Amino acid sequence: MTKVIIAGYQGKMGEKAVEMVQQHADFELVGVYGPELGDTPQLPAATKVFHDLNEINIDADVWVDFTVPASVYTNTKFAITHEYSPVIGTTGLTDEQVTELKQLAEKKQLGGLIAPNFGISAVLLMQFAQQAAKYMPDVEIIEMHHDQKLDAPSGTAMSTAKLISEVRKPHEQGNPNAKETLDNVRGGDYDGIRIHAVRLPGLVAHEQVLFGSLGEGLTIRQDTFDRQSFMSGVAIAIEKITDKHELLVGLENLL
Ligand SMILES: NC(=O)C1=CN([C@@H]2O[C@H](COP(=O)(O)OP(=O)(O)OC[C@H]3O[C@@H](n4cnc5c(N)ncnc54)[C@H](OP(=O)(O)O)[C@@H]3O)[C@@H](O)[C@H]2O)C=CC1
Ligand SMILES: O=C(O)C1=N[C@H](C(=O)O)C[C@H](O)C1
Repeated sequence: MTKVIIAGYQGKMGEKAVEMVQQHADFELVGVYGPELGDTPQLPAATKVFHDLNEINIDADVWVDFTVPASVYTNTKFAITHEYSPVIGTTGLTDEQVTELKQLAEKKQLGGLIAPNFGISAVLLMQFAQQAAKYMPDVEIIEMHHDQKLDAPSGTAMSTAKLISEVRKPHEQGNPNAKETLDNVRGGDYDGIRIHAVRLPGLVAHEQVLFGSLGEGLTIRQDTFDRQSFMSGVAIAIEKITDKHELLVGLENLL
């Protein structure tokens, strides 16, 4: 039985994770962590509820985190220090923070996963986009999310841009003399790749990667219509992560 703590249990993703862990025959929900205020989902009687990070002292194997960008670094460091294998869905970790957390996990020989996206459609989109960028280096990313999202660009869009930039030859894109007559209208710039973030009610999570070439184009798109779609990825991570001895980035490492 894998003992699981869920941080952010009252949130949109946290609630789904609480449900999934309770329904899974091999998982036990031993603890949840989140702010004092907020709706509490139905929890097993044996599940301990924590509102203060420093009070968490229970025996557990895995720490699942769907909180907020402002808390994810502290939470992940806490999990590793206490030898809970982190399964981190929360976005917003900087490259420097990831490097530091990887070193900490290595010292402890602890398995862990940071996954910008637990959905298979997004994992495939990132892989296809990386493949396409080898042959079509002119590319822009449009990510579209619900209007309550705290961070922009999305973790998935940043991860897509990083994967593309790993394989794309040094490349100048667009007209070097172009001028913006409205601030930021061309979007954010990651290594020459433009990223555009759309926030609208009614959306869940969606991404398009657009490639252009002489006389042809390619659009790769994924749509998350329901947050339930992330849960099979979270379950795979909980199942497999305690057999690992390093902090991995990307669900594809466990598939
Ligand atoms: N990797 C993936 O596949 C996915 C990742 N995400 C990411 O997961 C994160 C959560 O998303 P979502 O569930 O939609 O967001 P929500 O805002 O619905 O949930 C976040 C929850 O965390 C709580 N919280 C705030 N601060 C803390 C803290 N210090 N410690 C513990 N809990 C805290 C919030 O409480 P309060 O509201 O009171 O502040 C809220 O209940 C985001 O970063 C999002 O980008 C989302 C979907 C998929
Ligand atoms: O906030 C969200 O909703 C999502 N966040 C992740 C991200 O920033 O990429 C994953 C998915 O896009 C949903």
